Amino acid sequence: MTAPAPDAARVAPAPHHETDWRTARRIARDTGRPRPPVDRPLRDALGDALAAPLTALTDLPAFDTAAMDGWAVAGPGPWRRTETGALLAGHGTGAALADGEAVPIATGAPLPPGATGVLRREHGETGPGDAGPLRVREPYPAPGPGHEVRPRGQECRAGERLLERGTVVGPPVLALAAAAGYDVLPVVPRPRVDVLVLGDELLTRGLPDDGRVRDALGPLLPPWLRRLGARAPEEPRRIGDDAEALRQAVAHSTADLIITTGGTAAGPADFVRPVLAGLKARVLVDGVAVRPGHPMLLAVLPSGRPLVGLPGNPLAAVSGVLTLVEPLLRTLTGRADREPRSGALEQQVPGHPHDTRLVPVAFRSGGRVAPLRFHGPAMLRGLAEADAMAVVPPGGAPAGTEVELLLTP
Ligand SMILES: Nc1nc2c(c(=O)[nH]1)N[C@H]1C(S)=C(S)[C@@H](COP(=O)(O)OP(=O)(O)OC[C@H]3O[C@@H](n4cnc5c(N)ncnc54)[C@H](O)[C@@H]3O)O[C@H]1N2
Ligand code: MOO
Repeated sequence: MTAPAPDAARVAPAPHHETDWRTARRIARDTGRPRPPVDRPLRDALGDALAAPLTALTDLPAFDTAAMDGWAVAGPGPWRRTETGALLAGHGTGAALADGEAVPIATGAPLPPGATGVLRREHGETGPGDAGPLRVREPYPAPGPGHEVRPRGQECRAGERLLERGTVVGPPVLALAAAAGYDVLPVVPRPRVDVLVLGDELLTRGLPDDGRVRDALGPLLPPWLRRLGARAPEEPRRIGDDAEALRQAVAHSTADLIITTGGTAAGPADFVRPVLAGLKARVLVDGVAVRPGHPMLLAVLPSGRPLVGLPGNPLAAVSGVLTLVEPLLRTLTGRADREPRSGALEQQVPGHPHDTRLVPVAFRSGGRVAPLRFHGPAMLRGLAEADAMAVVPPGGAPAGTEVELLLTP
Protein backbone atom coordinates (compact mmCIF):
# COMPACT_ATOMS: atom_id res chain seq x y z
CA MET A 1 0.00 0.00 0.00
CA THR A 2 1.24 3.49 -0.79
CA ALA A 3 1.11 6.34 1.67
CA PRO A 4 -1.66 8.88 0.99
CA ALA A 5 -0.62 12.05 -0.85
CA PRO A 6 0.04 14.95 1.56
CA ASP A 7 -3.10 16.84 0.48
CA ALA A 8 -5.27 13.80 0.98
CA ALA A 9 -3.74 13.31 4.44
CA ARG A 10 -4.70 16.83 5.45
CA VAL A 11 -8.36 16.51 4.49
CA ALA A 12 -8.88 12.83 5.33
CA PRO A 13 -11.08 12.26 8.39
CA ALA A 14 -9.27 10.98 11.44
CA PRO A 15 -9.36 7.16 11.51
CA HIS A 16 -10.39 7.14 15.16
CA HIS A 17 -13.23 8.54 17.27
CA GLU A 18 -11.86 11.23 19.49
CA THR A 19 -12.80 11.48 23.14
CA ASP A 20 -13.16 14.84 24.89
CA TRP A 21 -9.97 15.68 26.83
CA ARG A 22 -11.48 15.67 30.34
CA THR A 23 -13.47 12.52 29.63
CA ALA A 24 -10.27 10.82 28.42
CA ARG A 25 -8.52 11.71 31.68
CA ARG A 26 -11.44 10.37 33.71
CA ILE A 27 -11.50 7.11 31.74
CA ALA A 28 -7.75 6.71 32.32
CA ARG A 29 -8.23 7.38 36.07
CA ASP A 30 -10.94 4.69 36.17
CA THR A 31 -8.77 2.09 34.40
CA GLY A 32 -6.77 -0.60 36.19
CA ARG A 33 -6.43 -1.46 39.84
CA PRO A 34 -3.50 -1.10 42.27
CA ARG A 35 -1.74 -4.27 43.38
CA PRO A 36 -2.60 -5.55 46.89
CA PRO A 37 -0.78 -3.67 49.69
CA VAL A 38 2.47 -4.91 51.20
CA ASP A 39 4.37 -3.96 54.37
CA ARG A 40 7.72 -2.35 53.57
CA PRO A 41 10.58 -1.39 55.88
CA LEU A 42 10.74 2.39 56.09
CA ARG A 43 13.94 2.68 54.08
CA ASP A 44 12.35 0.85 51.13
CA ALA A 45 9.06 2.77 51.11
CA LEU A 46 10.31 6.06 49.68
CA GLY A 47 8.08 7.13 46.79
CA ASP A 48 5.39 4.52 47.48
CA ALA A 49 1.85 5.55 48.39
CA LEU A 50 0.38 4.71 51.80
CA ALA A 51 -2.13 1.87 51.40
CA ALA A 52 -3.85 2.84 54.67
CA PRO A 53 -4.06 6.00 56.77
CA LEU A 54 -1.05 6.53 59.02
CA THR A 55 -2.26 6.51 62.62
CA ALA A 56 0.02 7.34 65.53
CA LEU A 57 1.17 4.27 67.48
CA THR A 58 2.09 6.49 70.44
CA ASP A 59 1.47 9.90 71.94
CA LEU A 60 3.90 12.50 70.59
CA PRO A 61 5.81 13.54 72.55
CA ALA A 62 5.56 10.18 74.30
CA PHE A 63 6.38 11.81 77.69
CA ASP A 64 6.59 15.32 79.15
CA THR A 65 9.89 16.61 77.80
CA ALA A 66 12.23 19.50 78.50
CA ALA A 67 12.10 21.92 75.54
CA MET A 68 15.32 23.73 76.62
CA ASP A 69 18.64 22.99 78.32
CA GLY A 70 18.56 24.27 81.91
CA TRP A 71 16.98 23.04 85.15
CA ALA A 72 13.83 21.12 85.85
CA VAL A 73 12.25 22.96 88.78
CA ALA A 74 9.48 22.13 91.24
CA GLY A 75 7.33 25.03 92.40
CA PRO A 76 8.46 28.66 92.75
CA GLY A 77 12.16 29.53 93.33
CA PRO A 78 14.70 29.90 94.69
CA TRP A 79 15.50 26.18 94.38
CA ARG A 80 17.84 23.79 96.15
CA ARG A 81 19.85 21.77 93.69
CA THR A 82 19.61 18.02 94.19
CA GLU A 83 22.71 15.89 94.51
CA THR A 84 21.73 13.67 91.57
CA GLY A 85 23.49 14.27 88.24
CA ALA A 86 22.06 16.06 85.18
CA LEU A 87 19.10 14.47 83.41
CA LEU A 88 20.12 13.67 79.84
CA ALA A 89 17.96 12.67 76.86
CA GLY A 90 17.74 8.91 76.50
CA HIS A 91 18.78 8.07 80.08
CA GLY A 92 15.43 7.41 81.64
CA THR A 93 13.36 9.55 84.00
CA GLY A 94 15.16 11.05 86.99
CA ALA A 95 14.17 10.78 90.64
CA ALA A 96 11.16 12.78 91.76
CA LEU A 97 11.69 16.42 92.72
CA ALA A 98 10.28 17.76 95.95
CA ASP A 99 8.81 21.25 96.04
CA GLY A 100 11.66 23.80 95.96
CA GLU A 101 14.14 21.47 94.26
CA ALA A 102 15.88 21.78 90.87
CA VAL A 103 17.99 19.42 88.78
CA PRO A 104 19.98 20.15 85.57
CA ILE A 105 18.17 18.83 82.51
CA ALA A 106 18.95 18.60 78.75
CA THR A 107 16.55 19.32 75.89
CA GLY A 108 14.64 16.15 75.10
CA ALA A 109 15.07 14.52 78.52
CA PRO A 110 11.88 13.35 80.28
CA LEU A 111 10.71 15.73 82.97
CA PRO A 112 11.18 14.09 86.40
CA PRO A 113 8.05 13.48 88.49
CA GLY A 114 7.17 16.50 90.60
CA ALA A 115 8.79 19.01 88.21
CA THR A 116 6.50 21.89 87.27
CA GLY A 117 8.58 23.60 84.59
CA VAL A 118 12.01 24.25 83.11
CA LEU A 119 14.24 27.25 83.68
CA ARG A 120 16.59 27.86 80.73
CA ARG A 121 20.25 27.79 81.55
CA GLU A 122 20.77 31.41 80.44
CA HIS A 123 17.78 32.54 82.54
CA GLY A 124 19.13 31.14 85.84
CA GLU A 125 22.02 31.91 88.19
CA THR A 126 23.53 29.94 91.01
CA GLY A 127 25.40 32.54 93.01
CA PRO A 128 29.14 33.06 93.53
CA GLY A 129 31.23 29.96 92.82
CA ASP A 130 28.15 28.05 91.68
CA ALA A 131 27.53 27.40 95.36
CA GLY A 132 24.23 29.11 96.13
CA PRO A 133 20.65 28.22 95.39
CA LEU A 134 19.27 28.52 91.86
CA ARG A 135 17.47 31.80 91.19
CA VAL A 136 15.84 33.42 88.17
CA ARG A 137 18.21 35.94 86.60
CA GLU A 138 16.76 39.47 86.14
CA PRO A 139 14.75 40.42 84.07
CA TYR A 140 13.50 36.95 83.10
CA PRO A 141 10.09 35.67 84.21
CA ALA A 142 9.69 32.97 86.82
CA PRO A 143 9.03 29.56 85.19
CA GLY A 144 5.34 28.92 85.86
CA PRO A 145 3.66 25.51 85.40
CA GLY A 146 4.52 23.93 82.04
CA HIS A 147 7.15 26.54 81.21
CA GLU A 148 9.55 25.27 78.46
CA VAL A 149 7.94 21.84 78.63
CA ARG A 150 6.67 19.88 75.60
CA PRO A 151 3.75 18.10 77.19
CA ARG A 152 3.01 14.46 76.34
CA GLY A 153 0.54 14.25 73.42
CA GLN A 154 1.07 17.86 72.32
CA GLU A 155 1.48 16.85 68.67
CA CYS A 156 -0.78 13.80 68.62
CA ARG A 157 -2.42 11.10 70.74
CA ALA A 158 -1.98 7.37 70.06
CA GLY A 159 -4.54 6.29 67.46
CA GLU A 160 -4.87 9.74 65.94
CA ARG A 161 -4.91 9.85 62.12
CA LEU A 162 -1.80 11.64 60.92
CA LEU A 163 -1.87 11.13 57.14
CA GLU A 164 -4.44 9.92 54.65
CA ARG A 165 -4.27 6.82 52.47
CA GLY A 166 -2.68 7.69 49.12
CA THR A 167 -0.11 10.04 50.62
CA VAL A 168 3.21 9.69 48.79
CA VAL A 169 6.00 8.65 51.15
CA GLY A 170 8.60 11.39 50.92
CA PRO A 171 11.46 12.00 53.36
CA PRO A 172 9.23 13.99 55.78
CA VAL A 173 6.67 11.16 55.83
CA LEU A 174 9.44 8.69 56.66
CA ALA A 175 10.48 10.98 59.51
CA LEU A 176 6.95 11.26 60.90
CA ALA A 177 6.33 7.51 60.53
CA ALA A 178 9.53 6.74 62.45
CA ALA A 179 8.68 9.26 65.17
CA ALA A 180 5.18 7.79 65.44
CA GLY A 181 6.58 4.31 66.04
CA TYR A 182 6.52 2.58 62.64
CA ASP A 183 9.12 0.03 61.48
CA VAL A 184 7.23 -0.96 58.32
CA LEU A 185 4.62 0.91 56.32
CA PRO A 186 1.65 -0.53 54.45
CA VAL A 187 2.16 0.66 50.87
CA VAL A 188 0.90 0.00 47.37
CA PRO A 189 3.60 -1.85 45.39
CA ARG A 190 4.80 0.24 42.50
CA PRO A 191 3.42 -0.73 39.12
CA ARG A 192 5.98 -1.92 36.58
CA VAL A 193 5.82 -0.27 33.16
CA ASP A 194 7.15 -1.63 29.86
CA VAL A 195 8.15 1.12 27.43
CA LEU A 196 8.20 0.08 23.78
CA VAL A 197 9.71 2.64 21.42
CA LEU A 198 8.71 2.19 17.77
CA GLY A 199 10.33 3.63 14.67
CA ASP A 200 13.11 2.53 12.30
CA GLU A 201 14.31 6.12 12.04
CA LEU A 202 15.50 6.41 15.64
CA LEU A 203 19.15 6.73 16.63
CA THR A 204 20.38 6.28 20.17
CA ARG A 205 23.59 8.28 19.73
CA GLY A 206 25.30 10.84 17.53
CA LEU A 207 23.88 13.36 15.08
CA PRO A 208 20.75 13.04 12.96
CA ASP A 209 21.78 11.71 9.58
CA ASP A 210 20.31 10.32 6.39
CA GLY A 211 16.68 10.81 7.45
CA ARG A 212 17.29 9.36 10.90
CA VAL A 213 16.68 11.31 14.12
CA ARG A 214 17.65 10.89 17.76
CA ASP A 215 15.20 9.08 19.99
CA ALA A 216 13.94 11.74 22.42
CA LEU A 217 11.34 9.61 24.20
CA GLY A 218 13.73 6.88 25.38
CA PRO A 219 15.51 9.44 27.58
CA LEU A 220 12.29 11.24 28.56
CA LEU A 221 9.86 8.54 29.57
CA PRO A 222 11.56 6.26 32.16
CA PRO A 223 12.55 9.07 34.56
CA TRP A 224 9.19 10.78 34.15
CA LEU A 225 7.38 7.50 34.84
CA ARG A 226 9.46 7.03 37.98
CA ARG A 227 8.44 10.49 39.15
CA LEU A 228 4.85 9.35 38.73
CA GLY A 229 5.56 6.40 41.04
CA ALA A 230 6.13 3.61 38.50
CA ARG A 231 9.03 1.21 38.15
CA ALA A 232 10.43 1.74 34.68
CA PRO A 233 13.48 0.19 33.00
CA GLU A 234 16.62 2.28 32.47
CA GLU A 235 16.33 1.68 28.74
CA PRO A 236 13.11 1.22 26.80
CA ARG A 237 12.69 -1.67 24.37
CA ARG A 238 13.25 -0.58 20.81
CA ILE A 239 10.97 -2.36 18.43
CA GLY A 240 11.59 -0.54 15.11
CA ASP A 241 8.76 -0.60 12.59
CA ASP A 242 8.06 -4.28 12.97
CA ALA A 243 4.43 -5.17 13.60
CA GLU A 244 5.17 -8.77 14.54
CA ALA A 245 7.86 -7.72 17.02
CA LEU A 246 5.34 -5.29 18.56
CA ARG A 247 2.68 -7.99 18.74
CA GLN A 248 5.09 -10.36 20.49
CA ALA A 249 6.28 -7.71 22.93
CA VAL A 250 2.74 -6.69 23.86
CA ALA A 251 1.40 -10.24 24.04
CA HIS A 252 4.24 -11.43 26.31
CA SER A 253 4.57 -8.39 28.55
CA THR A 254 4.13 -9.09 32.25
CA ALA A 255 4.14 -5.40 33.20
CA ASP A 256 1.28 -3.64 34.97
CA LEU A 257 1.15 -1.06 32.18
CA ILE A 258 2.51 -1.05 28.63
CA ILE A 259 3.40 2.20 26.91
CA THR A 260 4.21 2.41 23.21
CA THR A 261 5.54 5.45 21.37
CA GLY A 262 4.92 6.22 17.71
CA GLY A 263 2.86 4.37 15.17
CA THR A 264 -0.49 5.80 16.30
CA ALA A 265 -1.41 7.83 13.20
CA ALA A 266 -2.44 6.89 9.68
CA GLY A 267 0.91 6.23 7.99
CA PRO A 268 2.00 2.96 6.36
CA ALA A 269 4.08 1.97 9.40
CA ASP A 270 1.47 3.00 11.98
CA PHE A 271 0.43 -0.41 13.20
CA VAL A 272 -0.31 0.06 16.89
CA ARG A 273 -4.08 -0.02 16.27
CA PRO A 274 -3.98 -3.05 13.92
CA VAL A 275 -1.77 -4.98 16.37
CA LEU A 276 -4.18 -4.20 19.23
CA ALA A 277 -7.11 -5.29 17.10
CA GLY A 278 -5.30 -8.56 16.31
CA LEU A 279 -4.76 -9.13 20.06
CA LYS A 280 -8.46 -8.47 20.72
CA ALA A 281 -7.71 -5.50 22.96
CA ARG A 282 -10.62 -3.34 24.08
CA VAL A 283 -9.94 0.25 23.00
CA LEU A 284 -11.27 2.63 25.68
CA VAL A 285 -9.92 5.87 24.22
CA ASP A 286 -9.37 6.01 20.45
CA GLY A 287 -7.90 9.47 19.93
CA VAL A 288 -8.44 12.51 22.16
CA ALA A 289 -9.67 16.00 21.23
CA VAL A 290 -6.40 17.59 22.35
CA ARG A 291 -3.53 19.32 20.52
CA PRO A 292 -0.87 18.16 20.29
CA GLY A 293 -1.31 14.44 20.66
CA HIS A 294 -4.75 13.69 19.26
CA PRO A 295 -3.88 10.20 17.91
CA MET A 296 -3.11 8.89 21.46
CA LEU A 297 -5.02 5.84 22.62
CA LEU A 298 -5.82 3.74 25.68
CA ALA A 299 -6.66 0.06 25.45
CA VAL A 300 -7.02 -2.92 27.77
CA LEU A 301 -5.63 -6.29 26.69
CA PRO A 302 -7.63 -9.48 27.29
CA SER A 303 -5.26 -10.09 30.26
CA GLY A 304 -6.61 -6.89 31.86
CA ARG A 305 -3.31 -5.13 31.27
CA PRO A 306 -3.73 -1.50 30.18
CA LEU A 307 -1.77 -0.11 27.23
CA VAL A 308 -1.27 3.55 26.35
CA GLY A 309 -0.23 4.35 22.78
CA LEU A 310 1.61 7.66 22.72
CA PRO A 311 2.10 9.51 19.43
CA GLY A 312 5.65 9.69 18.13
CA ASN A 313 5.99 13.46 17.94
CA PRO A 314 7.74 14.23 21.23
CA LEU A 315 5.46 17.00 22.54
CA ALA A 316 2.43 14.99 21.40
CA ALA A 317 3.79 12.08 23.46
CA VAL A 318 4.10 14.40 26.48
CA SER A 319 0.49 15.41 25.96
CA GLY A 320 -0.35 11.70 26.12
CA VAL A 321 1.64 11.29 29.34
CA LEU A 322 -0.33 14.11 30.98
CA THR A 323 -3.69 13.10 29.52
CA LEU A 324 -3.65 9.30 29.88
CA VAL A 325 -0.54 8.00 31.68
CA GLU A 326 -0.59 10.33 34.69
CA PRO A 327 -4.24 9.61 35.68
CA LEU A 328 -3.83 5.88 34.99
CA LEU A 329 -0.67 5.68 37.10
CA ARG A 330 -2.42 7.58 39.88
CA THR A 331 -4.82 4.66 40.07
CA LEU A 332 -2.16 1.94 39.71
CA THR A 333 0.14 3.56 42.28
CA GLY A 334 -2.67 4.30 44.75
CA ARG A 335 -1.58 7.93 44.92
CA ALA A 336 -4.25 10.40 46.00
CA ASP A 337 -5.37 13.14 43.61
CA ARG A 338 -3.63 16.45 43.99
CA GLU A 339 -5.33 19.82 44.29
CA PRO A 340 -5.56 21.22 40.75
CA ARG A 341 -3.05 23.99 40.11
CA SER A 342 -3.81 27.10 38.11
CA GLY A 343 -2.20 30.32 36.91
CA ALA A 344 -3.19 33.48 35.05
CA LEU A 345 -1.99 33.67 31.45
CA GLU A 346 0.42 36.54 30.93
CA GLN A 347 -0.51 36.68 27.25
CA GLN A 348 -3.43 35.64 25.14
CA VAL A 349 -3.16 32.06 23.80
CA PRO A 350 -4.95 31.14 20.57
CA GLY A 351 -7.08 28.01 20.76
CA HIS A 352 -8.02 25.17 18.50
CA PRO A 353 -11.63 25.47 17.27
CA HIS A 354 -12.78 22.19 18.87
CA ASP A 355 -9.89 20.69 20.78
CA THR A 356 -8.24 21.46 24.11
CA ARG A 357 -4.65 22.69 23.74
CA LEU A 358 -1.78 21.88 26.09
CA VAL A 359 0.80 24.66 25.94
CA PRO A 360 4.17 24.80 27.73
CA VAL A 361 4.36 27.71 30.20
CA ALA A 362 6.88 29.07 32.72
CA PHE A 363 5.95 30.33 36.20
CA ARG A 364 6.22 34.06 36.73
CA SER A 365 5.73 36.07 39.91
CA GLY A 366 2.25 36.79 41.25
CA GLY A 367 0.70 33.50 40.11
CA ARG A 368 1.10 34.36 36.42
CA VAL A 369 2.34 32.00 33.72
CA ALA A 370 4.08 32.88 30.46
CA PRO A 371 3.35 30.81 27.35
CA LEU A 372 6.58 29.62 25.74
CA ARG A 373 7.63 29.55 22.11
CA PHE A 374 8.58 26.36 20.30
CA HIS A 375 5.48 24.46 21.28
CA GLY A 376 4.97 22.58 17.98
CA PRO A 377 4.15 18.84 18.30
CA ALA A 378 7.63 17.82 17.12
CA MET A 379 9.44 20.37 19.32
CA LEU A 380 11.09 20.10 22.71
CA ARG A 381 12.52 23.57 23.37
CA GLY A 382 9.36 24.96 24.98
CA LEU A 383 8.91 21.87 27.14
CA ALA A 384 12.52 21.89 28.33
CA GLU A 385 12.04 25.43 29.68
CA ALA A 386 8.54 24.83 31.02
CA ASP A 387 7.30 24.46 34.58
CA ALA A 388 3.93 23.19 33.43
CA MET A 389 1.61 22.63 30.50
CA ALA A 390 -1.36 25.01 30.53
CA VAL A 391 -4.78 23.66 29.60
CA VAL A 392 -6.20 26.05 27.00
CA PRO A 393 -9.88 25.47 26.23
CA PRO A 394 -11.24 25.25 22.68
CA GLY A 395 -11.42 28.72 21.19
CA GLY A 396 -8.40 29.99 23.15
CA ALA A 397 -7.95 32.18 26.22
CA PRO A 398 -7.37 35.94 26.54
CA ALA A 399 -4.56 37.36 28.69
CA GLY A 400 -5.42 37.16 32.40
CA THR A 401 -7.46 33.95 32.07
CA GLU A 402 -6.91 31.56 34.98
CA VAL A 403 -6.00 28.23 33.36
CA GLU A 404 -5.40 24.78 34.82
CA LEU A 405 -1.73 23.75 34.98
CA LEU A 406 -0.30 20.25 34.66
CA LEU A 407 3.13 20.28 36.25
CA THR A 408 6.05 18.92 34.24
CA PRO A 409 9.10 17.36 35.91
N1 LIG B 1 -2.64 11.23 7.80
C1 LIG B 1 -2.37 11.62 9.06
N2 LIG B 1 -1.11 11.83 9.40
C2 LIG B 1 -0.84 12.21 10.64
C3 LIG B 1 -1.88 12.42 11.56
C4 LIG B 1 -3.19 12.15 11.18
O1 LIG B 1 -4.16 12.28 11.95
N3 LIG B 1 -3.40 11.73 9.91
N4 LIG B 1 -1.57 12.86 12.81
C5 LIG B 1 -0.35 13.58 12.96
C6 LIG B 1 -0.10 13.75 14.33
S1 LIG B 1 -1.10 14.85 15.13
C7 LIG B 1 0.90 13.12 14.99
S2 LIG B 1 1.25 13.50 16.61
C8 LIG B 1 1.71 12.13 14.36
C9 LIG B 1 1.65 10.87 15.20
O2 LIG B 1 2.45 9.99 14.60
P1 LIG B 1 2.71 8.52 15.09
O3 LIG B 1 2.26 8.30 16.47
O4 LIG B 1 2.20 7.58 14.06
O5 LIG B 1 4.28 8.50 15.15
P2 LIG B 1 5.32 8.29 13.99
O6 LIG B 1 4.66 8.41 12.66
O7 LIG B 1 6.00 7.05 14.31
O8 LIG B 1 6.26 9.50 14.23
C10 LIG B 1 5.80 10.83 14.10
C11 LIG B 1 7.02 11.76 14.16
O9 LIG B 1 7.61 11.63 15.43
C12 LIG B 1 8.98 11.23 15.32
N5 LIG B 1 9.28 10.32 16.40
C13 LIG B 1 8.71 9.13 16.60
N6 LIG B 1 9.22 8.55 17.70
C14 LIG B 1 10.13 9.40 18.18
C15 LIG B 1 11.02 9.36 19.28
N7 LIG B 1 11.05 8.31 20.13
N8 LIG B 1 11.87 10.42 19.48
C16 LIG B 1 11.84 11.46 18.61
N9 LIG B 1 11.01 11.55 17.57
C17 LIG B 1 10.19 10.54 17.34
C18 LIG B 1 9.05 10.57 13.97
O10 LIG B 1 10.33 10.54 13.47
C19 LIG B 1 8.10 11.41 13.17
O11 LIG B 1 8.74 12.60 12.78
O12 LIG B 1 1.23 11.82 13.07
C20 LIG B 1 0.84 12.93 12.28
N10 LIG B 1 0.47 12.43 11.01
O1 MOO C 1 -0.42 15.16 18.08
MO1 MOO C 1 0.01 15.84 16.72
O2 MOO C 1 0.38 17.15 15.71
O3 MOO C 1 -1.22 16.94 17.41
O4 MOO C 1 1.54 16.19 17.35
